[in-house]
Amino acid sequence: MSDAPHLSHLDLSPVRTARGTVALPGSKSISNRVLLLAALAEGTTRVTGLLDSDDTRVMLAALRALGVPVAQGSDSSEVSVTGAARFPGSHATLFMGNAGTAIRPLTAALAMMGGHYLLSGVPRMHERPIGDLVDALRMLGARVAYQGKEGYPPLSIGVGDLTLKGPVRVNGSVSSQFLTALLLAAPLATAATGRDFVIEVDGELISKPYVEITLNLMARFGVTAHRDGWTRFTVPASARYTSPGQILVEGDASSASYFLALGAIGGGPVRVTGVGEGSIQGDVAFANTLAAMGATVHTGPDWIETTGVRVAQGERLRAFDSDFNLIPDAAMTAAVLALYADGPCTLRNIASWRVKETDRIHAMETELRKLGATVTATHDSLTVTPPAHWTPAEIGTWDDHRMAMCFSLAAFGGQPVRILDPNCVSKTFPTYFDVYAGLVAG
Ligand SMILES: O=C(O)C1=C[C@@H](OP(=O)(O)O)[C@@H](O)[C@H](O)C1
Ligand SMILES: C=C(OP(=O)(O)O)C(=O)O
Repeated sequence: MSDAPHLSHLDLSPVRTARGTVALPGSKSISNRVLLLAALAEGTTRVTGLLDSDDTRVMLAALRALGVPVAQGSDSSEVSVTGAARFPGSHATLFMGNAGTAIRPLTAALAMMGGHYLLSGVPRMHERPIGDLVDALRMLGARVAYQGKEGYPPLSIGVGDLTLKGPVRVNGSVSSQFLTALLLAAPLATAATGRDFVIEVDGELISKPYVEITLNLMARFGVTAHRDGWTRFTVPASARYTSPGQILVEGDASSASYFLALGAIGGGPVRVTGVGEGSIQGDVAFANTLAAMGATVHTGPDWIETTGVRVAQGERLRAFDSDFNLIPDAAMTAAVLALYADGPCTLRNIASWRVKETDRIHAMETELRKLGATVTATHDSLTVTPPAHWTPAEIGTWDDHRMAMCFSLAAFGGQPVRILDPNCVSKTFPTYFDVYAGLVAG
């Protein structure tokens, strides 16, 4: 989907230092939530700082196909969305690419509205689970059917009858996006039933900070969900979204992780702008991981900066053994940084990696070994022992933007690194390798 010319591979020469400042692209998680909220809110919302990448393009295209007025601003980071409690279109066939933040919330919103919709994606999307969300929507009275394999997209949606009086239950242990989807769509349920919409979470909820993003943004559009810890959420019967008029999307904290890591291994300083002290994204906590590994981190209102060691001169980061459930995306960056640690590093509680863009535990294990690391994996963890001798490697990216981005950090190992299919970064960060090249030096 990217506009960039297709490259079969990108050769990264060994590099020794990293320094500079990066203006981050907008947060994927915030961009797609804000677009949907704006489309469901009375009034026009001017969105600035929007991410322009595959994941937001599929969301924008879907909203347009549903008849939502979306006007492009002066550049691709700005749009104006005119919302209403229902989408104008009652029939649509929607292609969702591989964007979890698009297909899951839209499925919930469309199922609660009722209409005739078909949602599909790339082949990998048809292997990513959605059954827990569909079960919850069916419990509510929505009509959702599988067009292929039970539990997975593609899905068709019909006109249901939202009659449930009690709470909807949803499993939170596979993806937090199912709970997020129900929360974002909740005012449609309250409008249909005239009752409070209560969601109860089964299982141990993963990736909790993403649900915090959801609640925060709902509140910006005028809807407060009451909560009882992480197990019960109530959206009041009166809930209706209203536009805040204008909303600025923060820089992407997951994308920031690669640059902050560069500062930690290439001397630095490397500064990212667009996220800082007041960020609503959980992945800013990756800075704490870097600090624990020995980097120095400074944070301002709108920036984070790292300075660190020089691994190309033989200096080492401190090894870690940590639970990464709260920051599953930035955790991939930590897995590659483990190559430069002073001992084995273990990432725990990352089972969700297996059902993301690829099976990330398997992909990470396979590619880190090519560089000379010793790697062991379990169903929900990964242990990386740094290479005694680095080997030049051709890194497969498994159609996973984060595999491509985090393996750029391997160019500090003293050997050339070839990144296959580098354009897969277009899912969230089409210009990633240009920005990377502007920071590093041999
Ligand atoms: O809600 C979100 O914006 C996201 C939630 C996380 O997924 P899981 O809840 O499936 O871990 C994360 O990995 C994904 O990139 C974005
Ligand atoms: C898991 C990811 O994406 P998605 O929003 O498609 O789940 C990701 O960006 O790392």
